[in-house]
Amino acid sequence: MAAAVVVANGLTKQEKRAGGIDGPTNPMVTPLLTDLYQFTMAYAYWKAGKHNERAVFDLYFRRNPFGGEYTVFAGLEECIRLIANFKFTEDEIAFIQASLPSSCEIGFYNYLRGLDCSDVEIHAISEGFVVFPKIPLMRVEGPVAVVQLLETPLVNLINYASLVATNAARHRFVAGKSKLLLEFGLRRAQGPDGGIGASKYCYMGGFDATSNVAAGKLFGIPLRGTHSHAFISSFMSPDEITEKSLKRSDGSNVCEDFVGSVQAWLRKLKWSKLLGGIFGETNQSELAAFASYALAFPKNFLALVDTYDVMRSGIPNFCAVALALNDLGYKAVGIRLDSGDLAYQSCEARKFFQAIEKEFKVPDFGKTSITASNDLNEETLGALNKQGHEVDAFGIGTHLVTCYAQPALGIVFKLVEINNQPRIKLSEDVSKVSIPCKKRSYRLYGKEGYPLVDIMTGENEPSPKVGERILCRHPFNESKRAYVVPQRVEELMKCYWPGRSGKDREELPPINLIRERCIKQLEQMRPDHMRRLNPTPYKVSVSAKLYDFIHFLWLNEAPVGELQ
Ligand SMILES: Nc1ncnc2c1ncn2[C@@H]1O[C@H](COP(=O)(O)OP(=O)(O)OP(=O)(O)O)[C@@H](O)[C@H]1O
Ligand SMILES: O=P(O)(O)OC[C@H]1O[C@H](OP(=O)(O)OP(=O)(O)O)[C@H](O)[C@@H]1O
Ligand SMILES: O=C(O)c1cccnc1
Ligand SMILES: [Mg+2]
Repeated sequence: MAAAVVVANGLTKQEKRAGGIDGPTNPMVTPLLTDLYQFTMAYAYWKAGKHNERAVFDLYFRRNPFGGEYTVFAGLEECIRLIANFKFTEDEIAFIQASLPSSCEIGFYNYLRGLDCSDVEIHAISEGFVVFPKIPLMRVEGPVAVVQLLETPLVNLINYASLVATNAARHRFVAGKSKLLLEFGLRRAQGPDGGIGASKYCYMGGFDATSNVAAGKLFGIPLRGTHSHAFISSFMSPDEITEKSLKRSDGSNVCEDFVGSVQAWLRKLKWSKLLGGIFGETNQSELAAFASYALAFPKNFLALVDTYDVMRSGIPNFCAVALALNDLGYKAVGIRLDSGDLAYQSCEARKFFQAIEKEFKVPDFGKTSITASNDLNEETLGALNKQGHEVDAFGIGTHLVTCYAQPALGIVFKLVEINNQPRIKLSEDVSKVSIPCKKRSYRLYGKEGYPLVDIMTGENEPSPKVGERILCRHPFNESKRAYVVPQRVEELMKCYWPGRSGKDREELPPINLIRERCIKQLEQMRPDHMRRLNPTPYKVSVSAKLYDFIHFLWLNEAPVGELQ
């Protein structure tokens, strides 16, 4: 391999071009991660001498996912990482050459060899923002052939990221602010990238932690986890625990037979006035597993209690171990329920913990944490809320990460201008007509502090002003319009990749800041847009001038039919 060419400041040419931005997290994200037709079009543009014509594309979606009325925008940083490091290797060029017809001229491959995104300009809404249909999430401007090559990877990087971040935000909305939400989806995700992406973007959308260790390392997401049924059923009896001693939490002395102490507590529980009668003989292999786990993690003892029987075995066994730990100055974390009626069992478990707090005077034992998992989704979380439950934390996998309720967001990338000429794409289906022109978009806030409407204007129109009445029009429906006097005006798109424009580049914030931004954004929405059942659509509009222009262009481009 050729040595990297070092230029000023000790940076390689590639690093300088990338502006210090690392490459995509997934090494599979290369300039080849695109559809073949992007290369055939790039060749045809080049052959026609059109490849450097300046094009503007908008990236947007047409409908909010999951029957909702909002979407969380995610995936921007990975797009910028791709753009910043976009460069073909010789190997990649050779593969493209082998894949295109042999009649394609060699000059095209020399053109690809020199290609990067230094002449591409990207404006985008900030990652973590709440966004709505039709409003451009990204505006990509540059030589038409290059921007065309970017279509597929950009859409790919935004589609699932925004979908799963929205799914996470929706689960958070139902679960409520106070619950701990853990993403447990790696084993069920659509392959390794699905798993890594799910962990990253569920955290962004408001989850608290993930079980995915690789995602923890890559993005600094908090890691959490319990143990599985295999650990419980791997034990046969307490006799197999040979190392039974446990130091007190303050290190002052050692309990030589922790397992004996657990068994003594279990007898006390069985004969206690409050708890007597709830259970008889508990499962001893489960007790062995719990005691063993506590010996390994005395400060983080959490037990999966549903392997044999939650109320007759798991909970009493857990409590015996937790009380033995308590004697040594440790506080058990809690339990996990992974089957059965989670509402009922969590309430029963809570009663049991509270009875112990009362009977044995163990402060806060009643508050022992209860985690629930097992095929949870928005519906089951909603049902649990309705019934009343005592769950403190939810572990959610399959439905969350696979986006079971809706598998794709339907992001599109449409040409809106070329060589300063606005372009429109017509469709029989009005919702598929594209909104032409290089545009700006703004969020207008009302008196109560809620966003009222998003409005798109032409690039050179004056921006809406606080306190000044502006007409907001539905882009396609003539009769739908409203005057708005905004109390705050927020321009939505910022420059994230300036190309040669000389503009300042917006910083890419760390994931925890994007997560905070996202939570804040979701909280500032009017509640009727957020509710699960029949939410109110958020208004998306265009200025009067843009409305007139869209319809002028529409009429110009639409052929007049002939009736015979
Ligand atoms: N109180 C509840 N109200 C509504 N849904 C619940 C409630 N408790 C649990 N669920 C959901 O009911 C479903 C129960 O699934 P299922 O019957 O397959 O599990 P299970 O038999 O309890 O456990 P296992 O995974 O061991 O088979 C899960 O999706 C779970 O999230
Ligand atoms: O149910 P999910 O939302 O996907 O959450 C993750 C699941 O993965 C684990 O077990 P696994 O499903 O592998 O086995 P189990 O069903 O027998 O518990 C865990 O116990 C959860 O049930
Ligand atoms: O840590 C857990 O409890 C866990 C992790 C992944 C899947 N299910 C559960
Ligand atoms: Mg399961």
